[in-house]
Amino acid sequence: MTVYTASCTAPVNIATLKYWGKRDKSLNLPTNSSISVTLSQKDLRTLTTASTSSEFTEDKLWLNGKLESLESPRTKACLQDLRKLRAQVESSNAELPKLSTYKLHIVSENNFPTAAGLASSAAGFAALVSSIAKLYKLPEDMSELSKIARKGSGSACRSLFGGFVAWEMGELTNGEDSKAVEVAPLSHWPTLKAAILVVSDDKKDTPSTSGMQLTVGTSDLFQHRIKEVVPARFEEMKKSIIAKDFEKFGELTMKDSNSFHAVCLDSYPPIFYLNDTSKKIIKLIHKLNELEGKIIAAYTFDAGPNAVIYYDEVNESKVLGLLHNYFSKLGGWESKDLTKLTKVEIEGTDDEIYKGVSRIILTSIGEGPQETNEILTI
Ligand SMILES: Nc1ncnc2c1ncn2[C@@H]1O[C@H](COP(=O)(O)OP(=O)(O)OP(=O)(O)O)[C@@H](O)[C@H]1O
Ligand SMILES: C[C@@](O)(CCOP(=O)(O)OP(=O)(O)O)CC(=O)O
Repeated sequence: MTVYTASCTAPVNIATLKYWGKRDKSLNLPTNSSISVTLSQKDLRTLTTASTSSEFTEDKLWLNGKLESLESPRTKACLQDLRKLRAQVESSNAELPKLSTYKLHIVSENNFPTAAGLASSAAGFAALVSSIAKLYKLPEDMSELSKIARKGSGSACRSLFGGFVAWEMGELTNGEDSKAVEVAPLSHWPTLKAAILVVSDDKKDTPSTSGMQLTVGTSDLFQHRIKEVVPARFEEMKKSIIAKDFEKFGELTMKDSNSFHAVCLDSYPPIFYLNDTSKKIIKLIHKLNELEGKIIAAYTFDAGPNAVIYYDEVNESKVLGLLHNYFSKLGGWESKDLTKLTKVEIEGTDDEIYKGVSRIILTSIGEGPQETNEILTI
């Protein structure tokens, strides 16, 4: 039997201007535009192999070795759109095999915890769409493919690009203008780094989708956020990225994380994603910036207590010097030359803060999806 196969890896992205709120739940159309940084696939990535054959009898997905249901309307929507694009390619060349009519087998592995607020759905759907697009030999228009990934999970659309990415919310009801675009490639600011403090890798408390629906339906503050705060911040943040102005970029990033968690708290009943350890980390970063007299590190938190701290390589000795001082007992420091760090002490910090964190992932800005010869089999 002939089996056609393609594999791709895709990255995680962590928003610096948060997507929170949907105007259309089934198409994942957001109430505001957002911006993110794509992280390096050396540390966090999804690898997906897509295969198809006229003899496969069912669409199937194996995630981390386990057969998963493909019944979710989100995954179905992605497969349907990809098949439609393949059918267009086939209609212009009668010699091509009719892959659009065959069933698919998809095997995928995340090298980090699934559904723990580490954006597994983003890397997961970006890898699913990229690998099937390769298999189907679709035109490489990443913004076009981002609209398909968006239907899988909103934030996934941003994982189709490397570097700095914007998701333009769009206006149309069919979502055709709600897509990801590149703000700047990795090469524009390759010295941007990220330290992830994994506060918890449990499955999260309130899933993003239901959390968003609750916020949209009950928070008054949310209206102010989407009408006034985010539109202005979207333009300012893009400018700060183009100018490689870390101080501005960092300030906007921290403010937007706080604004997102504020609308969560303003939901009724309230949603709490930050825990005491998250709050201690927030204070630590503000105190570091105060000590330095300028912003050299910026925190951001998604729908969970894990902290992502962005900084520029020029300040690595101080930022990691601070983190190593308080979190040296955790795994994750192996890649760093510790003699290059400057010990930074913040008065009044709980010496046992490390007990609330399970590990640290030291990573950096990275590339978008990549085709690979690595093949996953079941
Ligand atoms: N490699 C993958 N391939 C296909 N689907 C995946 C993959 N990885 C994760 N998913 C889907 O994403 C779901 C997890 O998404 P969820 O939004 O709950 O968590 P998260 O992405 O880690 O958190 P967040 O997006 O809020 O940061 C999984 O249950 C699965 O359906
Ligand atoms: C807080 C966030 O991480 C929310 C991400 O939400 P998802 O993209 O996971 O939600 P769905 O569209 O329902 O799948 C902010 C962000 O990534 O912009």
